[in-house]
Amino acid sequence: MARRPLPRILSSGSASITRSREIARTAADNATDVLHPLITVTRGMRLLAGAGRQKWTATPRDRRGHVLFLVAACVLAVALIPYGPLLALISVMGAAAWRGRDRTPARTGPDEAGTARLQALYEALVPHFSVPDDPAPLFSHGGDWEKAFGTSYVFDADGRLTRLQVTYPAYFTDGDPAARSRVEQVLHAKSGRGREYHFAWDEESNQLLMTVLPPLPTTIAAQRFVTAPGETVLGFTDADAVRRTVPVEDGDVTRDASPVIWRTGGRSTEPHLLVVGHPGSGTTTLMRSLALQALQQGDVLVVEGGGTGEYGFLAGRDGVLAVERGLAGALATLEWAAHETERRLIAANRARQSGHPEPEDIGRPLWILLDRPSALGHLAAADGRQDPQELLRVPLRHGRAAGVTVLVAEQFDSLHALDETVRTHTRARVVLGPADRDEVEAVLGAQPHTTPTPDVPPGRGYTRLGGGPVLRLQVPATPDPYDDATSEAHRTAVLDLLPGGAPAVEAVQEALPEPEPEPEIVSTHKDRLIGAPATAER
Ligand SMILES: Nc1ncnc2c1ncn2[C@@H]1O[C@H](COP(=O)(O)OP(=O)(O)OP(=O)(O)O)[C@@H](O)[C@H]1O
Repeated sequence: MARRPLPRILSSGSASITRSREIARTAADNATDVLHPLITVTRGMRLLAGAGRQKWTATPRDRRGHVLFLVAACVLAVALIPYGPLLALISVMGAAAWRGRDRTPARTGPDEAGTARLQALYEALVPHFSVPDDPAPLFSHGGDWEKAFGTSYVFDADGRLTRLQVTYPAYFTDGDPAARSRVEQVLHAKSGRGREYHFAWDEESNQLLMTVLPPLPTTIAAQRFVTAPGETVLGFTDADAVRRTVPVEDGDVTRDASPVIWRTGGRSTEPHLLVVGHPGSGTTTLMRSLALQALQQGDVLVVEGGGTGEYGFLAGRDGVLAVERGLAGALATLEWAAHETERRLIAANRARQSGHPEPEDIGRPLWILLDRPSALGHLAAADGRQDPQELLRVPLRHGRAAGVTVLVAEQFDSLHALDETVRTHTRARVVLGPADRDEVEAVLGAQPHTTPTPDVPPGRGYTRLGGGPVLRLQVPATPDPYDDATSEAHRTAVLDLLPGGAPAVEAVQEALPEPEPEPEIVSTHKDRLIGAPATAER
C-alpha cells in the first residue's frame, strides 16, 4: 500500500522551527560578541561606582568636606585644560574596561573551616561505611569527602552544618536500627551538640539526609482548641509530621499550628495514656491540660500521688468528681471508678441487647487521672493495703467500651513500679524532658528520628500513639493558676477554661452501690465522694 504523504505542517514545520532556533541562537551569539566591550565597560563602571561608594562611606564625616573640595578642584582643573574632558572620559573608560575585564568567579564549595569540618565528618564515618575488601571504597581514610557528600551541604552563619546529604555504600546495613543509631550519633556529635537533628534514611537510593530542626515554639498556652468530640490535643509538633492544623492564639496573634490529636472513646485504638518524665519536665502540666480539655465534654477524677496540691484548682468545679491526695481517698475513688466502669458496661450491653439507645448517664466520658501512682503504691505496701494501680485494671481493660479514659503520669525513676496492666493498656505514650534515646525507646517502643537535646524547655518531648510514628511534642503551657510564679496571662487562660463551681457529685452518689462509713481522706472535697472503703487511713 502506498504511503500517504505527511501533512505539510508536520513534514516541513519542524524543519522551519529548527532553522528559526538556529538563526536566533546565531544572532544572540553575534550580539554578545559585538556588545562585549560595552558589557565589560558597564560592569567596570558598576564596580568603580561601588568602590567609590564604599570609600565615601568609610570616610569620617568631618573629613568628607575636604574630600568634596579636592574632587571639585580636580573636576575644575580637568575642565579648564585643553582636551581635559575628553582625556578624562577616555581614562575613566580605560579604567572601567580594566576593572570589568573578567567576571568575579562565583564562589563554590565551602570555605576552609567548612572543608575541614566536612573532611573530619567524612573521616569519622569511615569505620561505619567501609569494609576491608571493598575494591573501590566510597569511604576510606584520607579519601575524597566530595564523593560521599557531593554538594548537598548547608552551613549556618556560625559555620555549623544545618543540612547534609550522605551517600553510603549499598552494603551498609541501613535496616539495622543499631547501625543507623551509631551513624546518627557520629553525625550528631561532629556537627555540633545542643541542636536537634532529624535523620531521614532513603534505603532505596542509599542516602541519608541530616537536617537541623528548629525548636518547637513554646509560646502556645492553654486555650479552647478547635477539635471534634472525642479528640484531645496532646500538644504541638512539626508542620510536616501531621496533616492537620488548628487555629491557635499565640501571644497576640492567631495562627495555624500542627496539633498532635489523641482520639479517645469507643473507636480509639489507644484509649489510655501514659506520660513519663524526669522531675520538673512538665508531666503534671500535661495532665492539667488534658483535664481542662476533658472537662469540656466529660467528668474527671484526679488522684495525685505526689501530694503537692497541683490540681487543687480543679476541686469543686462542675464535672470534677474528686481530687484526692491521700491513700484512702485514692483507693475509695478508684474503687468507685472500677464499679462505675462495670456499671456502664452492663448498662451499655443491656441497651444493645434490647435494641435501645445507650442510656444518657453512661454517655458522658469519664476521665481518671492518676499522677505518680508509685508514691501511693509505696504507701500502700508500707500500710499492708492494696496498690491503687490494681483498681485501675477494670477501667484500663474495659474503659474503651464504657467511655472511661485513664491517664497515668509517672517519673522515670519509678517506672519499674508500674503495674503490668497499666503498661499493657496505655498505648498512647508521651515522654517529656531531657531523656536519652534509650529512655525514649523504653517508653515509646521506638527510637525517635531526631536526637534528643540535653537542654529542653519544660513540656518538650516525644509522643507515639500506638504503633504510629514518634513525633516531637510541645505541651501548651498550662500552669497551676494558684501558683505564685504563674503569670497573670496564664492564670487567666487556665481559669477561663474551668467550668462553673457547682458540685458535680450527684451522679457519683447515685451510681454508688451503698454508702459506707467515710474514711479519713485527704481530699479537697471529701464531703462529695462517698462509697470509700471502711478502713480509714492513718
Ligand atoms: N508546657 C509548658 N510550658 C511552659 N512551662 C511549663 C510547661 N510544662 C511545665 N512547665 C513549667 O515547668 C515547671 C515544672 O512543671 P510540672 O510541675 O508540670 O513538672 P512535673 O514533671 O510534674 O514535675 P514535678 O513532678 O517535679 O512537679 C513548672 O514551673 C511549669 O509551669
